[in-house]
Parts: sequence; structure tokens; C-alpha cells
Amino acid sequence: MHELQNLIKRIHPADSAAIQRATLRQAQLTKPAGALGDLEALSVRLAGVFGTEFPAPQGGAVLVAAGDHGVAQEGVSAYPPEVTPAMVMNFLADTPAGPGGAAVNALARTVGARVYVMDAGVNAALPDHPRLHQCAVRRGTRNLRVEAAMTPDEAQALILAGAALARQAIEDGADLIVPGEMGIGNTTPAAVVTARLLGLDPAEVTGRGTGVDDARLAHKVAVVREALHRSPATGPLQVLAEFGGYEIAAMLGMMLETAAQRRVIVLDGFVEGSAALLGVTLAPALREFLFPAGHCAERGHAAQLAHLGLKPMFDLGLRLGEGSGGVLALPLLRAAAATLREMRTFEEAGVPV
Ligand SMILES: O=C(O)c1ccc[n+]([C@@H]2O[C@H](COP(=O)([O-])O)[C@@H](O)[C@H]2O)c1
Ligand SMILES: Cc1cc2nc[nH]c2cc1C
Repeated sequence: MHELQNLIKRIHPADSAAIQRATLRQAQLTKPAGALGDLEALSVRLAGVFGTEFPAPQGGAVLVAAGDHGVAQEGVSAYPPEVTPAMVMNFLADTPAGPGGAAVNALARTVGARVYVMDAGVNAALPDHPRLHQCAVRRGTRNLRVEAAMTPDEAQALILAGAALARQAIEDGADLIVPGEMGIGNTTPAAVVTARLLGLDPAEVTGRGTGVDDARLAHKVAVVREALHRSPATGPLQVLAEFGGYEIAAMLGMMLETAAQRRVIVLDGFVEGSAALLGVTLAPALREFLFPAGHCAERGHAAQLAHLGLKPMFDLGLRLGEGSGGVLALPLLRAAAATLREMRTFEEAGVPV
């Protein structure tokens, strides 16, 4: 617990003086006031993260944690759990285009982002692979409908594993970190965590995930409701252990370490959002390091962002996970930062106002 408490203690608010200077600078740049829309507020938030009104984010990295879920046996997904380990091998496969044949690999190649892959606890033992980070402590969580998904020790081990992977990505040169995930059934734990932390009814935060039909959706809502009735847990670490998943714990650790190192957390979809809610409950200042990528089609995502008070950058109807939406946001973040760094002020350019 000591290591985790120390990690949380390293998270401090963004640099308010840099935010102030960036706000002033944005107002002096050669454009009609407000004409860069949301890029302006994004650039100012980036200034706060990096502590300078000339933020220069360089490397993007997507850290995909994969885990399986005991609750999948309740029939809450449109796909079988065997997909999870198979997709991990897909993230690692050699293809003519380069490493990885999944959506996140293809998208990451287009923006020059490196993909890191973690086995956070999938159902099958995976072969050693130079690009696979083997961090599993158990092959899949327990069924959260009837018992705690994880022990507190397991949850903590995965949080610290996620933090270690973020540390490695940052050491490798990344300052825009995209936590991502893969795990058949994981929109169920994400819904339970979100319902408990936001005090919302299961029906408000439970969506179709991989695409369940109406009957399965009604059953999924009932499973979420049963889990919430089973345990009164409200503290973030208890909520994580009772209702979460190994990849959610790992993403929480990635977020804590990234915020502690004052880098950007690019927030992808609903499952990532559940980790972010745990993160801001543990360390409220983490919010200032969160940059939601796209509006996600999964029900409950909007409630997460409303609670965080953050606006996503685009709406492409994505509902994939893997950190795929987060990867697409990287060029927008770099563009926002470039306005502060590279645009001239009215005075510098001699443009009369
Ligand atoms: O994060 C999201 O917004 C998201 C929304 C829908 C589906 N997913 C992905 O789909 C899987 C979970 O869906 P399900 O139906 O199995 O709970 C898991 O592998 C996630 O990466 C992810
Ligand atoms: C094929 C497949 C790929 C995924 N990537 C993230 N979640 C997924 C779910 C499925 C079913």
C-alpha cells in the first residue's frame, strides 16, 4: 500500500502560472478572438501540464492492457472471452504494414505512436514475446455478480504494473500517454464502477458494449444491479477490487504515473473512463492531466465526462476501446500546442488591430 500511497502523493495540480501566461498569449495571437475554437482551451491546458506557455509534446504512446472477466460467463457480451487472448496476439503479430494487425496498431502507425501491450490477466497463458509485458497475477477476474472480482493485493499489483509501464513509455520519450484496453465483458465492470462512483442507476450507464441485443442489454443491466446490491463498497480501491478488472486497475496505474510525471493522459472510451473516475477519486488533481479524445458511443460515457467537467475533441461514433480514439487525438493535441509555440502575436507580426 505504501508504494501506491507514494504514487498518489506525487500528483500535484497543473501549473497555474503557465496557464495564466498561455491564456494571455492565446489572446494576442494573429487570429480573430476565439477563432481556434476548442484548440485554444486545449493549448492552455497543455501549458498547465507541461509548465510552460510554449508546450512541445513530442512522443505519443498507447499502452494496451488486456484482461478477462469472470462476469463474461453471465452472457453480458456479444463475443466469447477467447477473443481477448487472441486479440493480444493480434496486437503483437508481424504484418506487412508493421507490428500489429489490430485497429489500434494501424491507427497508431498513421500518427507515429508506439504501441505497448500488457497481459494484465487474460484467460489463457500467452507465449513469451519481446513486446508483451506479462503482468498477470491471475487468469481472469472472479465473477463480480457473486463475489469480489479481485483481491485488494491483486488490484494493487496491477495498478503498480500499469504505473511501471507508463514509466517505461515516458523513459522511451513519450509525453502523450494513451491508456487503452482489451477485455471481453469489460463494459460490465466499467458500468458497475461508474454507477457506484457517480451514484447513477445501472440503466443510465450500461450500454451495448460489443453490440449486445435488447434482451442481453436488459440482462446486463440486471447483472450490474445485482453486483451493486452485493457490496456497499464506496472507497475507490474497494470499488476497483469488488467491481473492476485487471486492465482497469492497470490503466488506473498508468494514469496515476502519467499525472505524477506531469505528462498528458489522453482519455479514450468508456472503460478508460471508469479508470479515470477511480483516478480522480484517489487524486483530484489528476483531472487536470486528462484530455478526453472522442465522444464515445457507449452509454454512460457522457455521464463520465460530465462528472469530470471535460469536453471531448471529436465525435466519430467510436466504440472500440484499445485506446484507438485516443491515438486519433494525438495530432490535435500537437496542433493545439503548436499554436502557442509557433504563431506570432499581432505585435510580432505587425498586424494592426
Ligand atoms: O471503451 C469503450 O468505450 C468500449 C465500448 C465498447 C466496447 N469496447 C471494447 O469491447 C470489449 C468490451 O465489450 P463487451 O460487450 O465485451 O463488454 C472490450 O474489448 C473493449 O475494448 C470498448
Ligand atoms: C474483435 C474484437 C476486437 C476488440 N478490440 C477491443 N475490443 C474488441 C472486441 C472484439 C470482439
